[in-house]
This record gives sequence, C-alpha cells and structure tokens, in this order.
Amino acid sequence: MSNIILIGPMGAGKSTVGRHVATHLRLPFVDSDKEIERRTGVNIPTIFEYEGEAGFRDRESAVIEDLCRREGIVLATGGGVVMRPENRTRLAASGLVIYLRASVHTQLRRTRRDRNRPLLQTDNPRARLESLFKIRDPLYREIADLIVETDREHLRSTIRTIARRFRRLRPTPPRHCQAT
Ligand SMILES: Nc1ncnc2c1ncn2[C@@H]1O[C@H](COP(=O)(O)OP(=O)(O)OP(=O)(O)O)[C@@H](O)[C@H]1O
Ligand SMILES: O=C(O)C1=C[C@@H](O)[C@@H](O)[C@H](O)C1
Ligand SMILES: [Mg+2]
Repeated sequence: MSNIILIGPMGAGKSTVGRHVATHLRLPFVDSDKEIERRTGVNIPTIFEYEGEAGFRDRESAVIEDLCRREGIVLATGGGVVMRPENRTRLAASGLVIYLRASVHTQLRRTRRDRNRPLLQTDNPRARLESLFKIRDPLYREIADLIVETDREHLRSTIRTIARRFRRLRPTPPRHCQAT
C-alpha cells in the first residue's frame, strides 16, 4: 500500500509527472509501458502490430501484477490500464492512486507529434480520444484517491500537490527515530 500510482489518459502526463515526483521524493520510478518494452525488446506499436491490442493488454496485466508487488515506487501506467478489472483491483490495493486529468484538447496537443501511441494512429484522433474518455473516465474515478487537473496547472505545482499528499499519508519520522 506504499506506492504512488499515476493513472489517466494519453497525454495527461503520467510518465512526465511520475518521473519528477519520484525524483522529488527520492523513490524509484517505473513506467509500465517502458517495462513492457524492456521485457519484449520491441516498442509498443510493434506489439500492437503482431499481437493486437488484446496481446498488449495481456502483457500489461502481467507487468502490473509484478509491479504491484513492489513497495515504495512511483508507477506511471498506460492510459488503458483500467480496462481490465484485475488491474484496477491490484492498483487500488498497492498505493495512493492519482488520476491525472487533461481535456481532450490538451491530450491532442501533447500527443500530436508522437507516433508511439497506436490507438491514435487514425484519421480522427480527437474522436478516438473522446470515445476513450467516455469509457475510461468512470473507471479512472472508480480507483482514484485523488484527481489532479493538469490543463491549467504548471508541472511544478502538480508535482508538489502529489508529493504533499503522499507525505501526509506517510509522515517522515522525527529525526531521533530515523535510522542512521
Ligand atoms: N503538466 C504538463 N504540462 C505541460 N506539458 C506536459 C505536462 N505533462 C506532460 N506534458 C507533455 O505532454 C507529453 C505527453 O506526456 P506523457 O508522455 O507524460 O503522457 P502520458 O500520460 O504518460 O501518456 P501515455 O498514456 O501515452 O503514456 C510530453 O511531451 C510531456 O512533456
Ligand atoms: O490509452 C491506451 O490504451 C494506451 C496508452 C499508452 O500509454 C500505451 O499503454 C498504449 O499506447 C495504449
Ligand atoms: Mg506514459
């Protein structure tokens, strides 16, 4: 129950914010998308091409199961992680779950130049993001302990909000109690 888990749609900033929060709190950072790529040795578009989305989701669930056993990590998840109920159960039980929110307009702007998101390689990425949002927003909310809007917030204040909330849950012991 000691992890920080970032969930939310593509372009919400899970990977970016997660890395900074981890540095700020001096915790290890793990990105489940990157972990899937590390284990397979290929990038996410290649997994989608050869195994389809279902194959990718199987790999994602296996990685989430392993990562949720760890303690004291900051975990950035993929945008579709909440689609599988077993992932939702595991994530909710493994730490503080932060839902990073961004409007579809912001998501589009932040993902425009990136070719690494197979679900957005369509003629109408806006319509795709809107339909994903309708399905997934209730699922993100179902397991979120905290919802952070990122549209108008500076990256720095988002990082501070998350770190503060985490510290409140796990206050630093007074100096005389700390191991030397
Ligand atoms: N709070 C923010 N303000 C401004 N730009 C941001 C913010 N968060 C992320 N970005 C930028 O948006 C882009 C996408 O962010 P990022 O890759 O962190 O999203 P993600 O939520 O991890 O997406 P995915 O689910 O596809 O992995 C990056 O180029 C990043 O620099
Ligand atoms: O929203 C999604 O379903 C995805 C988001 C990315 O993080 C990757 O996990 C992958 O491109 C699928
Ligand atoms: Mg990411």
